[in-house]
Amino acid sequence: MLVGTEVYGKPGLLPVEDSLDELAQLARTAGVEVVGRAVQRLRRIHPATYIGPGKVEEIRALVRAMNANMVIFDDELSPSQQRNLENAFGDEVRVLDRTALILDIFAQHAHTREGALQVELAQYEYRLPRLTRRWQNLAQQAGGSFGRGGISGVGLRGPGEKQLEIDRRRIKERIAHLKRELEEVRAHRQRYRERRRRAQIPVVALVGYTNAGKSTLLNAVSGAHVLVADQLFATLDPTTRRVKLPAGGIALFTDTVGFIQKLPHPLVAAFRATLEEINEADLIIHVLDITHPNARQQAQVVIRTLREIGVQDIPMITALNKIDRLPDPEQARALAAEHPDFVAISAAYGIGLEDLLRKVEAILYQSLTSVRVRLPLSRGDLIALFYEQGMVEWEAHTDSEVTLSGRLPARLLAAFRPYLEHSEAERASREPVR
Ligand SMILES: Nc1nc2c(ncn2[C@@H]2O[C@H](COP(=O)(O)OP(=O)(O)OP(=O)(O)O)[C@@H](O)[C@H]2O)c(=O)[nH]1
Ligand SMILES: [Mg+2]
Repeated sequence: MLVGTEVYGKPGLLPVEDSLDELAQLARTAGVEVVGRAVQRLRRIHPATYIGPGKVEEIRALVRAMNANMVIFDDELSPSQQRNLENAFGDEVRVLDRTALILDIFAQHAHTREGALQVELAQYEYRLPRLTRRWQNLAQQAGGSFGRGGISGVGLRGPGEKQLEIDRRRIKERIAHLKRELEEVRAHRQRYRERRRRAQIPVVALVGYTNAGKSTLLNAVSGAHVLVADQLFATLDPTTRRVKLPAGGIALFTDTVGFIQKLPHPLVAAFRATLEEINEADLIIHVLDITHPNARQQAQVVIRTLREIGVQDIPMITALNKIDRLPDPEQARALAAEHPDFVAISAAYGIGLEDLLRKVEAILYQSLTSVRVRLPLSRGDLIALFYEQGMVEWEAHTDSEVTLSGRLPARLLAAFRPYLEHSEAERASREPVR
């Protein structure tokens, strides 16, 4: 049973019905069968139960009638709202929100150690304030997926207050432990990235709304075999593949976790490190499902999320995907022609990919970006590189460092990024050399 709301005067990004469609798709991905939905248009949010008391009654009746054992809210519920609603709906009914649902999907789809650690951390942080006597013991909770298990009828009375305290303490310990482990994993990955940066192969990040076709595109251009599925958040762990560009250049393409509207905060926090890697890309390909009825809003969410994780001054190409589905593909081509950074493609049918890769190559290899970097003298390698492959327009020395101002090919940007003078970061002006 799904519940969506709309507060008068405060419209969400999507109409409530469209947001519920998305929630239904999330539920399906998590393995939950949706038997009904309810919508309430509210003048204000009720502090105790989020929705109004009349609606609580109505949903309680519906849940009974349809024999549902779960009510999923599209909006984030506070721990006490969740508790009050569970009390109102009765013992056999679990109340969840969008956040819990996405957390569950993430838990099912995380395969790398870092991914799994990040999800577990987010899950515990979400649960800590929500521990109540109704909730089962930790072992059962840690199993995560309600999609598979569901609640059991016995033992619902659960542990007493004392047990609750023990559980809380254990969760806190576990959270501290997970944070330490994550730091280790990240330090390791950081070293790996350093190596990659020294190899000077440019990095292209595929970003976009979940289900836009990022993994399909990665597979199409690299021959990789990343899981493609008509599911939300099929990909959680970043995959990187080497791609040959038409004129002989190479680039590393990285597939990343998709974005979604109302992305739960604990998840943004947990995945911040992964997301922030987008910052180190030399180029971003924004994959957009141009056939989705909410394509415009989805693009907005992506742009906004990129801004939130601090992405700026990275060149971006927008790939209008799935044009094979349009009744008139010319429509997409016309749209793409309007803007130099748009390309119309079909990742699934290999349409427009050559065009896309040519654009990628042009930006990475044939255009220069204005930068100003402060390099310690110990980085003689980078100083030499700037002189050899870039154009130095201005320089200044001190005893310990050199400041260089000039233009660099985009594929070298990542190597210099740690030394960029951000305060003066000139807007990435991409002028062709030839
Ligand atoms: N018709 C059509 N379907 C496509 C195209 N590209 C991707 N799809 C389908 O769209 C769905 C999602 O594709 P994915 O590549 O898994 O999307 P994603 O962006 O990686 O999604 P997440 O990893 O879940 O965020 C799959 O069912 C694909 O088969 C396309 O060009 N045309
Ligand atoms: Mg994917």
